[in-house]
Amino acid sequence: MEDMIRLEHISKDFDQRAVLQDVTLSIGQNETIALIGANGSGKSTLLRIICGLIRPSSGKIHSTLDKEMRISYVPERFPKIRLTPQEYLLSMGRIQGLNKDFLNRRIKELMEQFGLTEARNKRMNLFSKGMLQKVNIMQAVLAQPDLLVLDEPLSGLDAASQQDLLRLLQEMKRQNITMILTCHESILLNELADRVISLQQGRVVLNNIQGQKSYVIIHFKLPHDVSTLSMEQLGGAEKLEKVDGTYRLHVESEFSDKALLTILNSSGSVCSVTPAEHKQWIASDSFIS
Ligand SMILES: Nc1ncnc2c1ncn2[C@@H]1O[C@H](COP(=O)(O)OP(=O)(O)OP(=O)(O)O)[C@@H](O)[C@H]1O
Repeated sequence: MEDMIRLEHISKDFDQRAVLQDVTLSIGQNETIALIGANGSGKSTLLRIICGLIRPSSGKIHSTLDKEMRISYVPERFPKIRLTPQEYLLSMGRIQGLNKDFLNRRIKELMEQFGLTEARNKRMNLFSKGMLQKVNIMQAVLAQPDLLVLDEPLSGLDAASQQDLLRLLQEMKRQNITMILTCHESILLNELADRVISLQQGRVVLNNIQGQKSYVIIHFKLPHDVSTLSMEQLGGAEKLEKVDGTYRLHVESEFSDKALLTILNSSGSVCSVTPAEHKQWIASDSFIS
């Protein structure tokens, strides 16, 4: 897969506090990347740097496209404005310099695809969170972006709306839109992402291609006993050891994102994620349960 954009040694300080540290990664053409990490680990900051909304303190971003890259951003929050989606999308399209005839056709097509045709002339201050999130994504794909950047696209939505949005994002993936998104939901990791990148205190601790057979050791700390974690949530874990009050979880890479989410959602902190040879532990002992 060819790289579309490459970030090299990106760091960002806010008020002399390092929020991102030496982040190097690339995004391939047509790839979908999920960025995970605890609250405050720097995910949104990284997305905003990729979109050009803020500048890194150091490091470089290279585009490999031979034209100017069209990057669209879907922010986490979408305000409840009094416009109808039709009015809003028309004005967003005009701001983007899109032709009126193209825009009318495209809005009609998107309304059908997103199931909002009946609501197109209703005021958005009466919309549910799921409906608002659909309009939020529609504004970003009015003109086909090269890269779609989404900050927590399923956050605050009920299970049915999450499934609905997942289906739409899968449809965009089928249309070969390259995506990078932040998330706390395992359905996006399991059913959308090609690759999971995990940030811990502003550093990349895991850069993992989904479905590739390899193994990692996650070294982590918990503020409470590990028995409070459900082993089902740590699915794919092969061995868990306790070493000097910290834990080492041996897990197949395919399941490591789920294990990392479980640890982070349990207020744990990840010290390191290192690649491992399966043979390194398969013959040996303990599993704490
Ligand atoms: N403009 C800013 N000025 C100062 N500090 C900032 C600014 N933007 C972000 N930060 C700080 O940078 C850190 C990382 O924030 P960021 O929003 O990138 O984290 P995050 O991983 O997206 O968190 P969450 O999952 O809660 O959205 C936080 O401590 C935040 O307070």
